[in-house]
Amino acid sequence: MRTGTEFQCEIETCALGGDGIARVDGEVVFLPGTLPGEKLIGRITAEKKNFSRAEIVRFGATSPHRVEPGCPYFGRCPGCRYLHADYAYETALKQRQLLDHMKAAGFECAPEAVAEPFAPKPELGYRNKIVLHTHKVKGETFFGYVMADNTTVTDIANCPLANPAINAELAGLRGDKGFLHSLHEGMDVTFRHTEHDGVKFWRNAPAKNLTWLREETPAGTLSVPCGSFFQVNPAGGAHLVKRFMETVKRLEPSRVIDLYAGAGLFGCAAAACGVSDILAVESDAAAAEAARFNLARRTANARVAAGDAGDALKELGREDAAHTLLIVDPPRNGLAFAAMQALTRSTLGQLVYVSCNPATWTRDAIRLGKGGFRLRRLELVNMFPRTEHFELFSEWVRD
Ligand SMILES: C[S@@+](CC[C@H](N)C(=O)[O-])C[C@H]1O[C@@H](n2cnc3c(N)ncnc32)[C@H](O)[C@@H]1O
Repeated sequence: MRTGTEFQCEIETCALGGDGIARVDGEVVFLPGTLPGEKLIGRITAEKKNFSRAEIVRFGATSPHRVEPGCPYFGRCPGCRYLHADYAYETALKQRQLLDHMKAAGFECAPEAVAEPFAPKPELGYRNKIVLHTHKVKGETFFGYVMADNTTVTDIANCPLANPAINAELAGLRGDKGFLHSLHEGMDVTFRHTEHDGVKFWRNAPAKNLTWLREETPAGTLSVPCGSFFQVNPAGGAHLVKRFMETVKRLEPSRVIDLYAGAGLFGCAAAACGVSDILAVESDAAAAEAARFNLARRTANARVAAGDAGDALKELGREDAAHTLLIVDPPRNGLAFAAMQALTRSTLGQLVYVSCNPATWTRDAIRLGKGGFRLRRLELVNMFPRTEHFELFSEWVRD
């Protein structure tokens, strides 16, 4: 269909990413801001080879799950994709997307392996970290998020996802002439919040003398460098830790290997369950140093390698396999091919794979299946409510 064409449709489903999908004269059309079952008039905004994009002209019938977005930036800001749906429905949509994606990719597992999704609360005000960007246009300073057009920076007075203490700090800074004057073109300002430390913020990179933050977790208090990774949703992160502790208690491993360890969150969870022999591998030197500190306070038998998780996997000898539980929590690109090869060639038989990307997780799941691993349990954790993203906690065994 040509750009500008108006059409009538009913939304069939909601794709990964949050756009509604309709079929018009056999053609797939993506409509942001719509929900399954909604009837509407749309207008084509972009034509692609196999699909089109469209915008809403007007609704005929709306979903009973539709709610007021409650944010003036919704639709323009790429962060939130589900502020127009109730939270329980958003979580159910994400579970459907996951299962559809697994099926389309050809990954099969026993239906009883798929658990009910977990929706941490609160669904707003949960983010302990936000990054705002500075853009100067004709002497005017814009300080906020980069919008969906990837060009405009819109002033953000209040982000509904951010911890309220971050929003309060931001409101104060907006009235501070000295702070506003210090913002240069292209400058990023990061805000982080912990219950222990309150709000800290820094321009571009954290200052070297900024002390480690203290994060409260079900595995106890952890020290985390300001610039290093930590779970952004405390309730969601706590759920992952509790799940991992349950797994450790059930399997009773004598050794836990925590790859992509950050500041040692899962290694510390294993230590809290009584495991003393722990190896953690992390490529960010500052996070690895914190993991060393956090683990040393819990067990005398922990080793932390500041390096590549794939290299660590290659070094695992056969003697490491028995009674060892491996946990991997890679970034969005999932396990590197070499790391996956080393894992499937190893004799390791117990694996927890935590992922923030269903696409790379599914790709890796297929490879794990070919390598003799069976999915024992898969749980979607709606770690990033109102956005397109979610987390997966999966447990694997070799029979
Ligand atoms: C999703 S985070 C998980 C961190 C930790 N498990 C947690 O929950 O706090 C992924 C971590 O992997 C680290 N990382 C990225 N690539 C890596 C690699 N090739 N080898 C080891 N660590 C890596 C990142 O620095 C980051 O700390």
